[in-house]
Amino acid sequence: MTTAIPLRLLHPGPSAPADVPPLDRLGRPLRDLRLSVIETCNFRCPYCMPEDEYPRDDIGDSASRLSFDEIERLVRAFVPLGLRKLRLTGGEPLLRKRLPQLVERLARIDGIDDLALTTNGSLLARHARALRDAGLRRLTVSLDTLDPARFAQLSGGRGDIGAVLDGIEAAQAAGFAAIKLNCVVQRGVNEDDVLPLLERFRGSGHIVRFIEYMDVGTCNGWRAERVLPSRELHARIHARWPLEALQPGYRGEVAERYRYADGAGELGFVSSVSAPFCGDCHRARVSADGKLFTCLFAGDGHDLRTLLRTPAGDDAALGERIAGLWTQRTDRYSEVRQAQRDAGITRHVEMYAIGG
Ligand SMILES: Nc1nc2c(ncn2[C@@H]2O[C@H](COP(=O)(O)OP(=O)(O)OP(=O)(O)O)[C@@H](O)[C@H]2O)c(=O)[nH]1
Ligand SMILES: C[S@@+](CC[C@H](N)C(=O)[O-])C[C@H]1O[C@@H](n2cnc3c(N)ncnc32)[C@H](O)[C@@H]1O
Ligand code: SF4
Ligand code: SF4
Repeated sequence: MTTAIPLRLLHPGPSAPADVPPLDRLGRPLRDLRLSVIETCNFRCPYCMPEDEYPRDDIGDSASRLSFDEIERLVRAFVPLGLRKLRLTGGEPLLRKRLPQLVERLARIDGIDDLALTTNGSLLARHARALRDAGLRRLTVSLDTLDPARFAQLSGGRGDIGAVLDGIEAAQAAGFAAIKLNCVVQRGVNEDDVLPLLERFRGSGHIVRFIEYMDVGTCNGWRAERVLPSRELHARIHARWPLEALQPGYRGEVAERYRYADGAGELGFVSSVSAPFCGDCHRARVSADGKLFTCLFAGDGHDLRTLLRTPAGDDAALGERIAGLWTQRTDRYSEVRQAQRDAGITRHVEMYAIGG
């Protein structure tokens, strides 16, 4: 275990001592890294990677991806900067070959208190045990509906709900508890899947979370009318099963937590459109090809791979580069969404490239 990170009110600036974790320009520390291990996916969810934009399967280039050595080195360089929480994502992370070997290496890194993975669940039945044995402790599975036809539609004609449910069961059997089940809700698309999803998982110990549909990337055809605000969804659920608010598990938690008043467990809402949480955003993202993104809606990433592949590039230089980029960070897209859209600023990294 590591000691707590000193929280400072002002960002340290370029002359700050190297052992003080950096704060960005809005005073936010770097606590959480979402690392994409692969940019390809076996689904084509219309809100992320629409089939008509990505009809081919071979969009990836494995030579451009960071190797396991490079990923481990990168994560180790983040730890002295304050990183405590690491989430592996994609594309679909379970498409990355030998992923359990990477998990094993990352799980050993001193300072990482929380190692999690987000998956579409389609390949989970095959990999859950090996991931668990490798040291993965937390799992999030994306699940937008239980209806087979709608599931097929929402995965771009590629997914099978049965495989995902089998994956969740296999994960549970392998020892994963309190699996998070993330559902992106779109008005007029899957809003009537919300109650059946809750019905199915109430009392299971797993935690269903409803995510507001976001204008990520450049090609999902986002429309504000499709967003179903969490407060409206909360009211619908509360009318069926009364809910009680829970305290956040930690500062800057993405989801607002609730429990069923009847004791059937927990659920959550991620209200990134109707109630942005940029003020406490401690999240950095790295794409599979080693670019650092300081926001889910950033237009450009910052290359770290060159440094990782330059023989002279040492770990101190890597840490300095990341710290330098973090101290310049001013991102708060969700708080300024409308102004940005009105100004025609719509160039955002694609969600499948940095994983949510
Ligand atoms: N706008 C915005 N949305 C985010 C951000 N982080 C997560 N989300 C959205 O919230 C969803 C759920 O995020 P998760 O990665 O499951 O959340 P988490 O806080 O890491 O999960 P736990 O640690 O398990 O609570 C993502 O798929 C995104 O859609 C963020 O920094 N900004
Ligand atoms: C990009 S995926 C990557 C990991 C994996 N392929 C999966 O689907 O779980 C991570 C998360 O982003 C969410 N996501 C993708 N597009 C989104 C959007 N437009 N709005 C909100 N969440 C979105 C997905 O539902 C998923 O839970
Ligand atoms: S990366 Fe995840 S959300 Fe995006 S298309 Fe693939 S499964 Fe769907
Ligand atoms: S919009 Fe950007 S700054 Fe705001 S919470 Fe999301 S990732 Fe963080």
